[in-house]
Amino acid sequence: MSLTLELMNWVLDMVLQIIRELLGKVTMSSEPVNVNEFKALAERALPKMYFEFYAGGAEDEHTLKANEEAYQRITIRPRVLVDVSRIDMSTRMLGYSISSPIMVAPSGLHKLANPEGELATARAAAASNTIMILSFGSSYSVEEVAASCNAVRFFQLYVYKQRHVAANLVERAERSGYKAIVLTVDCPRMGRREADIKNRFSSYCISSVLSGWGYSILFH
Ligand SMILES: Cc1cc2nc3c(=O)[nH]c(=O)nc-3n(C[C@H](O)[C@H](O)[C@H](O)COP(=O)(O)O)c2cc1C
Repeated sequence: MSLTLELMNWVLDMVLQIIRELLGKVTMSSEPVNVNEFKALAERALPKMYFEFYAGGAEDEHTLKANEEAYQRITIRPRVLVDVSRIDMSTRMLGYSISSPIMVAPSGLHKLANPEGELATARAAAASNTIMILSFGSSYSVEEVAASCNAVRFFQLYVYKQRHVAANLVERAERSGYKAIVLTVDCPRMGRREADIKNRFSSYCISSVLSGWGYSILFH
């Protein structure tokens, strides 16, 4: 039983470290202890439009709810009376060693939550000895994130009709030392995200709110 608890605590610590980097200096009345408490803090700290971009899903959010419910169905089988003096969850991903089978999934626009955006996320990934998958919709360019830390980085790509856009990004990622391309194939068009529609959230709106940084991978 203690092995299971040790592992769960270790995983929780890692996830919390990444979220802390993302949220930056949010004033906390008490230290949050789980992901849901970070989410509640984010809701207080962020403009409604930004929070709903991060927390919301498409249409009636059936898939979003199903994702969360899927995690409830996963249990960890305890192995009792085994040696827990050395716990090793490390594994390999495409030949790269990582501390556990947990990586940073691609997600866009981290700078809405914190000025350091993906630079901070990449540093957190490096500190956790895991892989950062930089989103096509990153608020920092592939080069800026590459320069910010030495985490192993993959680059996520949507393949646009204008193939030269994709080709150019792949070349830039390769030049900047990204080790793999993570191809998103389930997004033939953007989801119909009702909260974003109501909030009039769009890249035009975002770049006018945060003028100077741009949706840099797309427009640099
Ligand atoms: C705010 C947000 C932004 C995302 N942006 C991207 C993206 O730019 N590219 C991508 O391939 N997936 C993106 N995703 C999808 C995630 O990588 C992931 O596949 C999805 O959230 C499902 O995993 P989960 O159930 O652990 O959240 C995004 C998800 C969220 C919540």
